[in-house]
Amino acid sequence: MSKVIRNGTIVTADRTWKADVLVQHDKIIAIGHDLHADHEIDATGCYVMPGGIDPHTHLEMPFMGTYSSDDFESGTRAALSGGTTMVIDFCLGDPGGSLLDAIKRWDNKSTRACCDYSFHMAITWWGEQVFNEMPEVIERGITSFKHFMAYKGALMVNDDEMYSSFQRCAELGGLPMVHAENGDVVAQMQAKLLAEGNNGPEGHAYSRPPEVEGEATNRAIMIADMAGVPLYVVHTSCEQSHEAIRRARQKGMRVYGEPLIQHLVLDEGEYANPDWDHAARRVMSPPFRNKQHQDSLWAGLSAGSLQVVATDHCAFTTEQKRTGVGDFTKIPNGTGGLEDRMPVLWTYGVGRGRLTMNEFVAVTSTNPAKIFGMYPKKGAIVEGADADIVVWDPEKKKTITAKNQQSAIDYNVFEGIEVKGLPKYVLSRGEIAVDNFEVKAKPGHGEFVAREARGPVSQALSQWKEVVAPRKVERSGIPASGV
Ligand SMILES: NC(=O)NCCC(=O)O
Ligand SMILES: [Zn+2]
Ligand SMILES: [Zn+2]
Repeated sequence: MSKVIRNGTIVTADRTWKADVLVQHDKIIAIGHDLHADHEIDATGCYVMPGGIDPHTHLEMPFMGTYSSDDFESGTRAALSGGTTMVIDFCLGDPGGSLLDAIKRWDNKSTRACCDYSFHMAITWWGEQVFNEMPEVIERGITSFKHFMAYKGALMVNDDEMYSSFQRCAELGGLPMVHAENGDVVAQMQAKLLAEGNNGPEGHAYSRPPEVEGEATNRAIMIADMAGVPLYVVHTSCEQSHEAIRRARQKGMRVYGEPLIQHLVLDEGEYANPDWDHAARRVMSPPFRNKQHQDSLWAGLSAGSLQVVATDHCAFTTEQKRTGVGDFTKIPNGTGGLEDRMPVLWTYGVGRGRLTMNEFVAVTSTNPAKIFGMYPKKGAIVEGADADIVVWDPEKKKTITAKNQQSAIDYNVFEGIEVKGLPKYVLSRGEIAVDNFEVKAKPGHGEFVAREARGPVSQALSQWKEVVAPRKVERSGIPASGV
C-alpha cells in the first residue's frame, strides 16, 4: 500500500522546504507535489523529518547483578512514541567469552523489537579469539566496537587491550567507541568515600568528577591516533571531555562526541535531593554535572565539535535501584530517556534558539546515520531511503509523567517537564507506528540493520596515516660498527 504525507514542511539536516513525501511499502519513492497514494497523512502545520536514531541504548542488559528493565519490545515502543525509529544497542560478551555467542543472545532478545535496530559490539577483554572473531562481527554488519574504560573488575579494559583492539579496528575499518572514565581512579575514590561514611547516591557523583572523564577521553583520543583509527566518545558530559574532543578535532583528528539528553538538561542538584529514591533513580555514569558543563555541551552541538544527542537508555526500577541502599557503588547505573530525547531536545534546543531545526535533525538522526555507516538508508528524506519518518507538531504540548509512559519503569527522570513539540505521526519503514499521537507500534516489525565498515572518514584517515607512516631511510655508505 502507498501513502502520501501531504501539506507538510520537510526538514532535513541541510534543507527546509515545502513538499509531499510518497511512500511505497517500506521506502520513500518520491518527493514533490501532486503525488497520489492509497492513504493520505495530513501534515498541515507540521514538520516532516527523518525518524530519530538513538545510537546508545542498553535494552535488557545484564549489568551490576540485574537486567535493565526495558527490553526490545517496551524500549522500542518507547522510542517510537517519542519519534525515534531506530536504536543501536550494545551487544555485550562475557569477559573471556565469544563475540559470536553474544550476537546470538542479542539476536534472540531483539525478535520483538517494534522499530529497526542494530548492535555495537562491546570488547570486554582481549585475546586471540577476539582478534579472530572481529572480521566475522563486521561481516554481519556490526561495525562499531565499544570499550569501557570504567567499571573496574567487570567490563573495564586496560590501555594495552584498548590499543590492541583499536589497531584491529583500524585494519578492519571498524569504529572504536569508548566509555571514557578512569576506572582505576573511580574505584579508589569510591572506596575512600565509603570508608568516610559517604554512602548515599551523592557519593556516586563525588566519585566520578569531570577530571576522571577528561583524562580518559584524552587518553583514548591519543591511543586512537596512535592506532590510526577514528574514535567515538559516548556520553560526553563535561567541559573537560568536550575540550579534549574539540582540541583533537582542531588538530585534524577524527573524533566524535555524544552528549546525552539527560546531561543537557538535568544537573547535579538532583543528587542533593533529600529523597534517597529520587537521587538514586538519577545515578548514572558519568553523573549529571553543573550548568557550566551543560553550556559547554550545548555550545559544542551548535559549533559542531559534538555531533550526536543520545540517551544511553538503561532503565532500572526503583526496586532495582534500592540494591544500593547503604552503598552507592551497588546502585545499578543507568537512566531512561528513549521516549523523551526528541521532545526534550526540541523544547530546550529549537524552542530556545540553541539549535536550528536542521541542527536538530543532524544530531538526532543524520549524523548518527553517517557516523555508523547506514546513510542514506537511514537519517535522510530522499528517494530510496527507508520510510522512517516523523511528522512533528511543533505546537503540541505535554507534561512528561511516568504515568503515561511506554517504558516499563515506575518513574521518569524528566517528570514534570513540559515539552512543546511532539510526533503526531511516526512511520517505521512505511508502517504507521504513531497515528495522531496514539502509539500503534507492532512487536516484531523491527528488523536488524547491517551497517557498513570502512566509511569515507575511516578510508581518508587510513590513507593519511599511510602517507605519514615511518619509513626506513635508505643510506649508502653506512659506516662500520664502532665496536
Ligand atoms: N551509563 C550508565 O550509567 N549505564 C549504562 C552503561 C554505560 O553506558 O555505562
Ligand atoms: Zn557508559
Ligand atoms: Zn551506555
